[in-house]
Amino acid sequence: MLIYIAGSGAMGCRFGKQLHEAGNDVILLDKWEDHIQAIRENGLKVSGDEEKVVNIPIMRPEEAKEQADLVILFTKAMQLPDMLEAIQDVIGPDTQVLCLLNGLGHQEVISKYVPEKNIIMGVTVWTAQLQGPGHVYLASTGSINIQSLNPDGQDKGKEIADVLSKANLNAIYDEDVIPSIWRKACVNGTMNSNCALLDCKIGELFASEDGLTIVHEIIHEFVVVGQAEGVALNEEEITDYVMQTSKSAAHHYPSMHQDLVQNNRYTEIDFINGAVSRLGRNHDIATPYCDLITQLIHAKEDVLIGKK
Ligand SMILES: NC(=O)C1=CN([C@@H]2O[C@H](COP(=O)(O)OP(=O)(O)OC[C@H]3O[C@@H](n4cnc5c(N)ncnc54)[C@H](OP(=O)(O)O)[C@@H]3O)[C@@H](O)[C@H]2O)C=CC1
Ligand SMILES: CC(C)(CO)C(=O)C(=O)O
Repeated sequence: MLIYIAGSGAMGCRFGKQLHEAGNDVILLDKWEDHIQAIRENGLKVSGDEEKVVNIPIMRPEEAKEQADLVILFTKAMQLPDMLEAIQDVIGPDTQVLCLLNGLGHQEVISKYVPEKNIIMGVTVWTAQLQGPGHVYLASTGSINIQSLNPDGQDKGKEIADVLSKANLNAIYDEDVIPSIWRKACVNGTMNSNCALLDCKIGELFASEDGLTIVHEIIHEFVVVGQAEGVALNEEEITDYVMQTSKSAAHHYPSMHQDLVQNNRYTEIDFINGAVSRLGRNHDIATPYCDLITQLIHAKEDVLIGKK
């Protein structure tokens, strides 16, 4: 199967490596010149659970020309439209396009470039971290839930789940993936933004009484807005999931902390808390916590990165 990984940062490298090792023709796509050069010259360096070098092709998105069987989207959310624009040549009438980005609202963006029957939405709890250009750190295990957006795509969606599982990525075909996407967005909406603002680890946020109050208010806003969008969300179940995740990830700085505080990079806030604020406005639902947190993250982007 010819698979392009559209956005080959940390997660793209993980998925690309595992699918390549399972015997697929995998091509990584990315715009970061130093990363492309490092992988071309030295291969993809992997550390963590295993130490190895994997020789895997990589190119700039606009250099990809052959129509793919599968494209896996793994950009940061704000890079998604540019990536989809750049890879139009590889998206043929039967190319399946799988989105595993964190956050909300990506299906509307993808629908502008891909027929709905070929769009597969998903969510993953695999993790990965770039150590530098051409070097990815991969540890522990994970899983993926995916579902075709349109019932006509269901057989293809199940085939793709099978391809991912053969690469040990533990994919299941989920008959209702949208609540799982919201649940993960809620984990990110409580932990990522607050830890980036407070410059703390997840365990430190949850050990603070006021921190915990903010977490519960955010969960409530996600649930009420999600329900207004027609997504079946249960506040108690989501709260349990967030609390459990906060325990298993207590010693971690979330990825938004790594992006903004550690590396001074723009964040996905508009697709997490910012998305809930936007959708809340459409339904006349007040979302004061998500509104303020989104503004504070943008202000911190201004302070640390400079005026956009
Ligand atoms: N990392 C994780 O553990 C998880 C991430 N996700 C989600 O997956 C998606 C992709 O995330 P992830 O793989 O972590 O993203 P990364 O930050 O590792 O990479 C995303 C893109 O950013 C650019 N980039 C990254 N680092 C640099 C750098 N130092 N200098 C210049 N450019 C750089 C590259 O794109 P370009 O050069 O084109 O700008 C790259 O394709 C996101 O939606 C994320 O929320 C989901 C689950 C877990
Ligand atoms: C660690 C975790 C689960 C918490 O937000 C995460 O998803 C991230 O860092 O992006």
